[in-house]
Amino acid sequence: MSAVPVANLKVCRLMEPDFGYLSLSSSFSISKAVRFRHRGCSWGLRTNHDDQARLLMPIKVVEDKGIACADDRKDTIGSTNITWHECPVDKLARQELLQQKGCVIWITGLSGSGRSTLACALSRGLHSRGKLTYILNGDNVRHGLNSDLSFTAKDREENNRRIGEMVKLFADAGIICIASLISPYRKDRTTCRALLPKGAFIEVFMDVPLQICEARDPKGLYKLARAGKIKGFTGIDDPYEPPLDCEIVLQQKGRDCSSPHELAEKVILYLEERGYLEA
Ligand SMILES: Nc1ncnc2c1ncn2[C@@H]1O[C@H](COP(=O)(O)OS(=O)(=O)O)[C@@H](OP(=O)(O)O)[C@H]1O
Ligand SMILES: Nc1ncnc2c1ncn2[C@@H]1O[C@H](COP(=O)(O)OP(=O)(O)O)[C@@H](O)[C@H]1O
Repeated sequence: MSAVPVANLKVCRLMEPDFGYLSLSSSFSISKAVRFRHRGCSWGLRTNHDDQARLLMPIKVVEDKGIACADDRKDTIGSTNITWHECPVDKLARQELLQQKGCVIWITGLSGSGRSTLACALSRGLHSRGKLTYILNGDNVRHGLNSDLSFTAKDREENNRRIGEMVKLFADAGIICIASLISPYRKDRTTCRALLPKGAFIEVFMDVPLQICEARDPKGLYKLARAGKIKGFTGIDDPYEPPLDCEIVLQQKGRDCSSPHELAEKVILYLEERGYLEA
């Protein structure tokens, strides 16, 4: 049985929380597909988390003979004949140098829920403990790399995907990367989570009611959205899907309104308890 060369395959990552499956010509052996590696990742049937067999990574492999494949840029790997390069100075070496473990703190929540403020307080708190952090703020990244993206569901997905790839690199660098973006769709957050090693994606939900966010309205965007001057504003006429099972929930309801410093300390305690603040 002859195997199809990797260069002749298209690999698509499916967005549905579906079981992975392979669509191959009859001459292709599945064992070859499961061993297939690309860009340092195993592509093929594998578990979503390294040591858990509960969910198969949603993937599809098809022979590249014009067979229909998800047609937009996010799903298709365009590069072929490329090789992944390793370096002996690896993640462990970098973590040893920094005396911390690379990870991602992914802060999700409505506009005005305090994501950016928390990100900043966290960065300050960790910095003062000698820990290296870097903030990726959705608003900021949209000024540069993601300036071509709008706020349609598809563009938000692409915005999240690109930031997911970036945080993965930062975590691999050994940095505690703080991502602060609305990231309104569960499936997009799940996709980013799947890029990181188990435990290294720490989802923090800013559980703040819309009324509080709207009353804060520091940029006047809710007012514009209510007036119909911004269309598709999250929480007004666009959806926000709260996490169902995230690592940390920070509630600000009624009297339960902690300061940004107090909220940041909760997250830092979480990192401390799980060994992220040591190599
Ligand atoms: N339609 C619409 N909906 C939501 N937000 C909007 C919109 N238009 C502009 N903005 C501004 O964009 C900031 C959110 O960008 P994100 O990259 O975090 O959003 S997303 O994750 O792609 O949904 C958001 O920043 P924050 O207010 O800090 O949340 C807004 O300033
Ligand atoms: N823990 C908090 N308690 C009270 N006000 C807060 C808190 N965190 C943030 N704020 C205020 O809420 C507003 C929105 O915060 P911001 O961090 O810009 O939200 P987001 O990044 O989610 O849009 C700001 O005016 C900020 O000062």
